[in-house]
Amino acid sequence: MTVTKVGVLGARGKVGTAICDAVRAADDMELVAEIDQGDALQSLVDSGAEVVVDFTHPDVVMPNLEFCVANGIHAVVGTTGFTEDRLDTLRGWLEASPGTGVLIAPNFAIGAILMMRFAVQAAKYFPSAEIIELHHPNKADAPSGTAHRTAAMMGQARADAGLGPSPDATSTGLDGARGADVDGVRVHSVRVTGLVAHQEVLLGTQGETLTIRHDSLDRTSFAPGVLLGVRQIANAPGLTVGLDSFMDL
Ligand SMILES: NC(=O)C1=CN([C@@H]2O[C@H](COP(=O)(O)OP(=O)(O)OC[C@H]3O[C@@H](n4cnc5c(N)ncnc54)[C@H](OP(=O)(O)O)[C@@H]3O)[C@@H](O)[C@H]2O)C=CC1
Ligand SMILES: O=C(O)C1=N[C@H](C(=O)O)C[C@H](O)C1
Repeated sequence: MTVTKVGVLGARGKVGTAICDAVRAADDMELVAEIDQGDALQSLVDSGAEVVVDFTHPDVVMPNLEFCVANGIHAVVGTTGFTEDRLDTLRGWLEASPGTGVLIAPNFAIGAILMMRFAVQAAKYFPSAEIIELHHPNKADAPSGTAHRTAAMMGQARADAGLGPSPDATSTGLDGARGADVDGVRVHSVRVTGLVAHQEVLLGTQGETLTIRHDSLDRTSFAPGVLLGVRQIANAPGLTVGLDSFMDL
């Protein structure tokens, strides 16, 4: 059996801790580097890491990836905050390092990926569509990466189907009361102590609604998807966005 050498960035964080445990428990992986704030990235090279998993912070993920790609280390990235500009920058780095693969996935939980897929399938049948994402209060970014991607994909499906804006007669209101507009889909971000990661997609048409909800109740929910990404990324040079590319959906 081939054993892949894995390094984890953000190893002492909430998700990084769960990922380190999962890598240690996997027969086909060896955890060779656990790096957190203040540790040198060079130990990824020194330890011979072949794949790096990044669960750090939107402010630091780009320099981390620049280092990995420059050193030919594949990366599986859960950290959020990826704009189109950032993805273009990453594509540029990868062009200079052919053979290196980077997976950016806004959500590694299998149920969340299915929730996104079902929402996109349903989008064209419902004139009204809004998203509520609910997270712990230590989260840096709003809306969540998952909600942003869900809304963008639903917005595209709605446009392809010729749907106009969701019906909404609001003419007065407080700033923010109707959430953020992501490609025509309203996204509402809730931050409450005790929550982990949750999302509801609400769809409505004449006389009926459809609600699609996913709940991550524990951060171990992200581990199987991350391990799938680690197993696949060496065979996927260049940039891959979304774990669904590696799933038989
Ligand atoms: N794609 C997915 O499925 C998921 C994505 N996420 C995303 O992952 C990211 C991390 O989430 P979470 O684990 O909750 O956050 P945490 O704050 O719990 O963990 C982040 C860890 O990274 C450390 N860190 C900060 N800067 C660096 C650096 N330059 N190098 C190495 N480590 C660093 C932090 O240290 P310190 O605290 O000292 O700053 C902390 O230990 C977020 O962007 C979140 O949105 C989360 C869950 C699932
Ligand atoms: O910060 C989190 O916790 C999470 N971040 C990701 C996101 O922004 O979508 C994934 C999941 O929602 C947990």
